[in-house]
Amino acid sequence: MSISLSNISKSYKKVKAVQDISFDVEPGELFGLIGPDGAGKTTIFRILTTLLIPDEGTATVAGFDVVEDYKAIRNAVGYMPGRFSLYQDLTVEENLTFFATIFGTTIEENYDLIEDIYVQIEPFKDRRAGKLSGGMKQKLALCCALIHKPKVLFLDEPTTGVDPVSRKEFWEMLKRLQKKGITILVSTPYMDEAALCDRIALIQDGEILDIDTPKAIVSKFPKTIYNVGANNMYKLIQALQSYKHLYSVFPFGEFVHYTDKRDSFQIADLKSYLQNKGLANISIEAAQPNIEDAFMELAK
Ligand SMILES: Nc1ncnc2c1ncn2[C@@H]1O[C@H](COP(=O)(O)OP(=O)(O)OP(=O)(O)O)[C@@H](O)[C@H]1O
Repeated sequence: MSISLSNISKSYKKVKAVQDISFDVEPGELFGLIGPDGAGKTTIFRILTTLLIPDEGTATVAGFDVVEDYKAIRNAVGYMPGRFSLYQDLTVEENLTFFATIFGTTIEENYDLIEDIYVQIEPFKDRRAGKLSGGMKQKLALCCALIHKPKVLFLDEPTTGVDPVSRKEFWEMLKRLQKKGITILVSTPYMDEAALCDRIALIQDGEILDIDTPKAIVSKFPKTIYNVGANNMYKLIQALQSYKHLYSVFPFGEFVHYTDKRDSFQIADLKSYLQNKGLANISIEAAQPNIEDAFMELAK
């Protein structure tokens, strides 16, 4: 296994940040940690990158124990923390040279690994990191995390606050790095990105809700989902919340996702109920569940 956690727990005084977590990541896998703010994702990254010592349990990365072999792990992994790790007053090139130097290597030695990414920021190599756009900072931070050719790459919310085009490009880069044999553990709050991972762990309040392929997680969703729309979103949600057959409702873009308690659900019944509540332009259609639906169901 490239990454293995066995019954890991960590508390900050009274806050149980991570509780009895176990999972394995296979060599070459792109594995996602999916969960809301405060779920414990950063704590897991910090334990695996040897910056925090767990209270209980054991973990290994690239075959090394996170406590006993911390020095070996630091050479074997790349870590892109959630908040940018760059030196804002150093230029693009200076940042990269700095990270290469502390790992005893040079930009030239491992250039093949970062080339695809670096060519996109090379025109700005004399610009200070603090003056780069969000997408460019993220590419530079990725180059810095890769410059010593790590076996395992840890990316904590790498696309938070990045525009949709750069997000898409970033995931294409991750897929290319994966093809080069690098194992990747990535966290994201974006459910569309979760679907791009080989497997994901859904995390809430420091506990794992489920671990599986995105497809399998979605296929376990127990209900039929309906996309419901109407002329007034706020009133629509209120009306659905007071419907006696409601199982779940939550906003989803311009619609709400609704599930019903009954097996014998009829669209026409719900439509007339909503009309009686004064709503108009009502649309109700069966829809495919997605990872967000699965998460909400498991988090109940
Ligand atoms: N240094 C700390 N001292 C006290 N509590 C902490 C500390 N770091 C994290 N926590 C708490 O531990 C819990 C897990 O935090 P963690 O940062 O691991 O979650 P996260 O999923 O990465 O969320 P975020 O995206 O907000 O960082 C939260 O309740 C958080 O408030």
